[in-house]
Amino acid sequence: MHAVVWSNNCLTLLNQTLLPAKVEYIDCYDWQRAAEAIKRLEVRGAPAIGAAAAFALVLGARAIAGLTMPEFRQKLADTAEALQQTRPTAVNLFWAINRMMSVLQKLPEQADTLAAIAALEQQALAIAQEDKAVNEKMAVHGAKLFTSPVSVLTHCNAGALATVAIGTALGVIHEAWSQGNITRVFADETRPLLQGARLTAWELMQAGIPVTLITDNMAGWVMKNNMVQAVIVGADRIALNGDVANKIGTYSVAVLAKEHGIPFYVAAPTSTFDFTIHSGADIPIEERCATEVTSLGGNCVAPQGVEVFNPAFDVTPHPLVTAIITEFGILRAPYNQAISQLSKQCE
Ligand SMILES: CSC[C@H]1O[C@H](OP(=O)(O)O)[C@H](O)[C@@H]1O
Repeated sequence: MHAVVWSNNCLTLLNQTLLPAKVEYIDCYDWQRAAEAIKRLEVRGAPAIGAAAAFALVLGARAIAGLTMPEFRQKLADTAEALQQTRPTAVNLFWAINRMMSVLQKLPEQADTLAAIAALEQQALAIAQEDKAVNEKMAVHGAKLFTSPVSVLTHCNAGALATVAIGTALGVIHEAWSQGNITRVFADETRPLLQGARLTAWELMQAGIPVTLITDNMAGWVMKNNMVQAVIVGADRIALNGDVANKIGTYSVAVLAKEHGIPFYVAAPTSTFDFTIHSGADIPIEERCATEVTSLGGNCVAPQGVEVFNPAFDVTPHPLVTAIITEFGILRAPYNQAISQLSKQCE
């Protein structure tokens, strides 16, 4: 089961809005359909939407092969801009698009559109392949944090459905479970879109990893009763000081973990770090439509016309973050220094 697949010039996306009831795929033959899928969270998760946007640009490039190179460059820049408007918080989207567009700058002067399309496709495939390798490295590094059998809590979905391969936080869980050091996962349902209930619980059951589903407001009581000994989550954007943007509700979990003396781990590849912003105050927080809160499975759960605040993410201040797991290893405070060093490793 893969969230994002490129084959025969078609971007195939597992439609995550239908899970777990239905396993259906969307075949995208143009960039516009891929953009819609990102907006609708048919494909979601920071690394997954980065990869999807990269292949969407390949689709866009293939559609304009007949233009002159100057027209091709301009039209593709317009497509890149449109893709950047789909979702504002996960920096992987922008990282992937920028990496794709940098291909055009490196083309030889005499390159034609066919050469450009081939180079773009290679770059998108490289982004996807690297995410697979990065997931595996993070899993190995992260598992070292678990040296005896524990239960962990996770929030939202940072698994195979959020990436190109095994996941970030769930990749670490898979590895630590295989070593006998994570014995159960408590998955927050993660209102309003229930990525935890619909996706994480589904992924872990598919993998045979014991999972207990809880509502978000149970996390504190689960910690109070020592039912979990650690928290591990993914991320959508990490600032230079270590502030972490992730699914709404993550901040609350981090505060609860601090209160209960439980380590709060974040698993994120370097493509989720924004080396251009100093703190979480600079991270744009996506706000989504009211119906995501006022309805559940198509049923109205709030009075018609009620005012709604629906931020899709929040920011966990770095003092609440015990460690950040990357493909280069484990980062610990002081994060400014650790992340500055990380940025050098990425160069
Ligand atoms: C491995 S990144 C997963 C990250 O993305 C999710 O957000 P969304 O489902 O809205 O794309 C959530 O914040 C996860 O932690």
